[in-house]
Amino acid sequence: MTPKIELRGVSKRFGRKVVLDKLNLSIAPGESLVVIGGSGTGKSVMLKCILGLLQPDEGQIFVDGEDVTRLRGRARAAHRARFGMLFQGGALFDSMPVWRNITFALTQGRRGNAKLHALAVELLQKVGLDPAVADLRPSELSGGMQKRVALARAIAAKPEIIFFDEPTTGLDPIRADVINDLIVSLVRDLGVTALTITHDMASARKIAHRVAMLYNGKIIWDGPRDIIHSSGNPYVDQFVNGRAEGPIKTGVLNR
Ligand SMILES: Nc1ncnc2c1ncn2[C@@H]1O[C@H](COP(=O)(O)OP(=O)(O)OP(=O)(O)O)[C@@H](O)[C@H]1O
Repeated sequence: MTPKIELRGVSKRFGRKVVLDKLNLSIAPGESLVVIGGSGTGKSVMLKCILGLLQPDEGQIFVDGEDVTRLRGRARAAHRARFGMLFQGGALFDSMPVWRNITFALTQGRRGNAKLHALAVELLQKVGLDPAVADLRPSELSGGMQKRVALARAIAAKPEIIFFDEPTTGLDPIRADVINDLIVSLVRDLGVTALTITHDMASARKIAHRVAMLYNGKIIWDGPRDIIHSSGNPYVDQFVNGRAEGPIKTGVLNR
């Protein structure tokens, strides 16, 4: 089967710092992959390379078998439109109400404001927020609520692939689980392919089919989520159990 997303030998440096080092990764259609790894190991850089926001120095990236590594202009815009993104921090516009933030990318269509407002309310309910939130400004919301609004925006255009960059960070455990359930249902019911970066192992266990660990610019282990706690890999073991002692040194984490 052609992978939905495939990275072959992708490298990315900033100055002399090698962030991704001939990285290989493949995600099947309809699969939910969680990528784990220490802070600063290049997880966000990897997402940005797939989206075409950063250009790899070496290697190739394929989506549905098509080489998307060096797209330009309209082809690149069309490529990006296939992805929904939930970035860390949310990046909502405070100059507009929540409903407009959620439907911002859809406003090129011919739908009127009433329809867009109704769609925003429906999406807010999916992410566990009250319809009244639609008419507030992002600055009037808590950090966790802002995150859920950003998630509603990420799914508004019904993308085939969604990237979640730390979707549960900053949420209490119950609200985090609302987001976990939503990711599970996007994958199971809508056939979305999901790539999630998280440090939240409870979330990884719930949402992932497969977990991959990024370390020193490479995927050093990947396997089904059920064996993450018995991987036999000392790096994975240290990470998932949150131990200070082990082969991963803090200096390396922050390289
Ligand atoms: N545009 C850039 N210019 C220079 N260096 C960058 C740039 N983007 C990322 N980096 C560096 O690349 C490394 C990896 O960053 P990245 O944001 O991908 O880490 P991460 O694994 O997502 O970390 P975290 O878990 O803390 O979010 C970091 O050392 C960062 O400083």
